Amino acid sequence: MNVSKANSVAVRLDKVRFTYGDAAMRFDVECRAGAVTAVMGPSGSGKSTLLNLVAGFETPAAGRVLIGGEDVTGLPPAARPVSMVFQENNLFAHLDVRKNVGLGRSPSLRLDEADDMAIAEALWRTGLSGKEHRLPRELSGGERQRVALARVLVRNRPVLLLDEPFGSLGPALRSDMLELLLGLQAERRMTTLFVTHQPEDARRVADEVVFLEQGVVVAAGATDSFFADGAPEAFRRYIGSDFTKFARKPT
Ligand SMILES: Nc1ncnc2c1ncn2[C@@H]1O[C@H](COP(=O)(O)OP(=O)(O)OP(=O)(O)O)[C@@H](O)[C@H]1O
Repeated sequence: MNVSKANSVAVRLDKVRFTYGDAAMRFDVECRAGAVTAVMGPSGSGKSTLLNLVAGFETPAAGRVLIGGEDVTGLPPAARPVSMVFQENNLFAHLDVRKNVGLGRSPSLRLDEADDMAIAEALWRTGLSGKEHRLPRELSGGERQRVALARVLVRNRPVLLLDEPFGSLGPALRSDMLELLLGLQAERRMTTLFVTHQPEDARRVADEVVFLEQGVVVAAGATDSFFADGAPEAFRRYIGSDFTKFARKPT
């Protein structure tokens, strides 16, 4: 499944149940096709688990995961139309930038001319031209995340899962990465689930917010409604006294 604006797909967790020891989770939520959904909530509320269920790294005890209306619950991660970027360790340490990106085209790294063109374009798009032959250890943290995003671009899957991808970057770099993400998103319209602890990041890039508490979606809706009067109470509590700082100013 390739991505174009025309074929964005919704992601649905349909009465999904999942348990880790004492942590029982129950997800029943839909993320809109082509939108960025910020997945937020306190530590341990189940944000990474929700993404792992969509990616196929975890399997529900009950319920279904649907992507574009197709039931993918029984499919392994590689067969799902999904790319995922983690906070770190997205790259293979012994492969250079070109090969790390090339894995998005061919897991065996048999790369033809068309693959090389796609890789060069993705590296240009992510500001990495000229760094093709560097190893991950020869890059900054921000550059490593750019390589991971370049791989997302060449994979060209309709769903993008971002698990705090910029969480270890400083504020200026994080801001640059969000800008890059917005640019890529304007082009590709991937259905993006973006785990973040930063309300300002959610405000900036997300169309919608899904808010979790103790393994359950307790609020979901348009981002604007989360930063306005009448915002969901659980979300206000989570943000605490800083809420007014983030809240929408009257126009
Ligand atoms: N591999 C695991 N084995 C057992 N329990 C786990 C495992 N991974 C997560 N858990 C538990 O499942 C619950 C949800 O964890 P999860 O990592 O999804 O939360 P999170 O919202 O992403 O947290 P954080 O913001 O701290 O990353 C927590 O209670 C956690 O302790």
